[in-house]
Amino acid sequence: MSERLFHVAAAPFEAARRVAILPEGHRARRLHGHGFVARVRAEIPDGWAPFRGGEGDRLTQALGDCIAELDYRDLNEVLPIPTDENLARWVRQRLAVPGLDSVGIQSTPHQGADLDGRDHVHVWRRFRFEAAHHLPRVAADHPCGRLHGHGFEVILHADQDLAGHDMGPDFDRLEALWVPLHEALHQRYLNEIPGLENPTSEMLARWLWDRVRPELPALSCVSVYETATAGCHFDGRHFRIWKEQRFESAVRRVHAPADDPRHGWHGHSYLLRLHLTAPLDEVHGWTIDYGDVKALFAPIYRQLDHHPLNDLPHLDEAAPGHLVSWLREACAAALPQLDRIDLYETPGCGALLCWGDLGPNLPL
Ligand SMILES: Nc1nc2c(c(=O)[nH]1)N=C([C@H](O)[C@H](O)COP(=O)(O)OP(=O)(O)OP(=O)(O)O)CN2
Repeated sequence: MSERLFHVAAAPFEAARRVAILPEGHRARRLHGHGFVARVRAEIPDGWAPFRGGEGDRLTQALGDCIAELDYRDLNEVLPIPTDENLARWVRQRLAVPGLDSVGIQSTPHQGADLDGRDHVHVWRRFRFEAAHHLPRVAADHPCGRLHGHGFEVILHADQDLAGHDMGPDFDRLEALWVPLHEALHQRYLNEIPGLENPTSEMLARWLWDRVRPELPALSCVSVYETATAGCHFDGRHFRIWKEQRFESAVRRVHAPADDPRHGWHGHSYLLRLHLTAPLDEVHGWTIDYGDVKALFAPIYRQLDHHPLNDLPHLDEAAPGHLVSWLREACAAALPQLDRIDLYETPGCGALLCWGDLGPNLPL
């Protein structure tokens, strides 16, 4: 599959709204407020940014300028039916960015909608449960073989062609489908639940898919966060895991004008998310052990963390769009299943390199 490089940006805004098209008695028909986040993904052509390596900064600036009109506003004064989908349309129509791929609105940390250029919406909602488990098929010295527990998070993703409608799959429908699943999983010992005798993230994602999909044909993916840094997507056919790492590094934009502070050394707390697609290992009930991903990535991590990134070998510009390509190359031998890399310099702002299925985004 061919490689695609996206720049991504996010910008928060605080606003109030009423959503009058919801059924009589729905709480969101009343005036209420949210801390929204708008986020965009674009394939930026060469030459759009004022200098090489400035693509992400220019995208972030353009998004911030666009949503400034929504900040501290009554959204119904701006558009009559301010659903997340219509807000995404509003941003999309006004954002003068070439190569725009998707525009999303996250109305709370737990729900949002991403819209592509063909009026196709991807709606997601995140849930949480607390449970214990152990993995009975791992090696005797593996920590996950011991009884332990997690605050698991689950995202249900649903897709729909909007065809001009104000709303896609209803968040309330996702919530209603979650209620019995929460009841089955919350404060339980997962290994005792039929079908979850080997409760890896992969098995859990598939178990959830098998229960939700018959009730919701629009379901496109189930994501399970086993820890804050690792999880698994299942779309009915393929498993894809992710593992996150954070590193603290210095950087300079060597192509920025000499009087621009970004030309000199500055720094970020980076978030890196590695996505790997692999067939299920039927013995372990997982694809690749998250711990193995971390261990195999460790020699590369050591070159990044607490270092100046511009000093990495064969890297003349250390902006996210360049670093993701460097990372692909650096990981190729150790992690051949890797097919997407997300790299954020600041929350929601960075670059994404993908050479497999794009798959769903994760919330900020
Ligand atoms: N592909 C899978 N790999 C692993 C699973 C799994 O379900 N699927 N499960 C585990 C363990 O249950 C473990 O609790 C979680 O793994 P890990 O990310 O390694 O946890 P850490 O606490 O070590 O995370 P760090 O943030 O890296 O410290 C293992 N693998």
